[in-house]
Amino acid sequence: MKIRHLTYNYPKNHKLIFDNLSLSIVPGKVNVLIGMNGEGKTTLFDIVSDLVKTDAEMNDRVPIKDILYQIQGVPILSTINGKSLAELILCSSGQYHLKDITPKLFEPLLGNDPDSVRKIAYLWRMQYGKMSPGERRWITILLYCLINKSLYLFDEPTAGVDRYSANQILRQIQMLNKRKKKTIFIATHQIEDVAYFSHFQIHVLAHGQIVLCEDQDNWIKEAKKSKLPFLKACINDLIRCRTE
Ligand SMILES: Nc1ncnc2c1ncn2[C@@H]1O[C@H](COP(=O)(O)OP(=O)(O)OP(=O)(O)O)[C@@H](O)[C@H]1O
Repeated sequence: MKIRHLTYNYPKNHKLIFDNLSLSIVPGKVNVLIGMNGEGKTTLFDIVSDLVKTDAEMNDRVPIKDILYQIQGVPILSTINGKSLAELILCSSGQYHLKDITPKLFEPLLGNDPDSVRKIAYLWRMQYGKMSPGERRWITILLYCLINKSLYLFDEPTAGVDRYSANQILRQIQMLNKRKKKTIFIATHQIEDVAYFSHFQIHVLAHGQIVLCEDQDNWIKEAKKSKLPFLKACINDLIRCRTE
């Protein structure tokens, strides 16, 4: 999917979010979007998923019915339990029947890891409103990964999730890409997340444009040439993570 000449500000907000931005989401790859708070990552996802309309040029557009969009902070009735959440997400996709919705669905995702099996059994009964924010995100994203679509938009899927559980989420995303050949577009502030993917394309959003678009082999080298303090901080963090 390619976007060209994207210029956008929200109605009644004069801040120019995108200024003649161009973006190519590489098909069949993990596309990672990074940028500072307020640069427009969520807005870009809203545009890709057609929630926000613009007059930008869009080619090879993925139909909305083929997109799974994990939105941050979806309002869910706080009294429904994990089982009902699974029924809501999976049955409303049209790809599952009520009788299919059991904790066994998670076995291919989590294997026999006893901590994860226990956690699923616990969350199955627990009310959504009483789950911790990290637990909510973990179970919700694992459920999304069970749905078959062609393009997956993940908006900070590991935010607030402990490292072990975050890696389980990233493993599912990697499997969607590697085994099922799905296209992934993921925004993250946890730069160490990229280490989980074997092949990826980094898109850096700054000042209304994609200022760097490189693959896993070249992005660090190119980012080091950048004068953007944000990008320098990302690289330093990544190097620190690797040496620790
Ligand atoms: N509905 C809205 N109306 C007006 N301005 C908005 C609206 N939604 C977002 N904005 C503004 O647009 C800018 C981009 O917001 P967006 O949420 O896309 O950023 P982001 O890069 O996803 O940020 P973060 O990293 O904090 O999640 C922000 O400055 C925000 O204040």
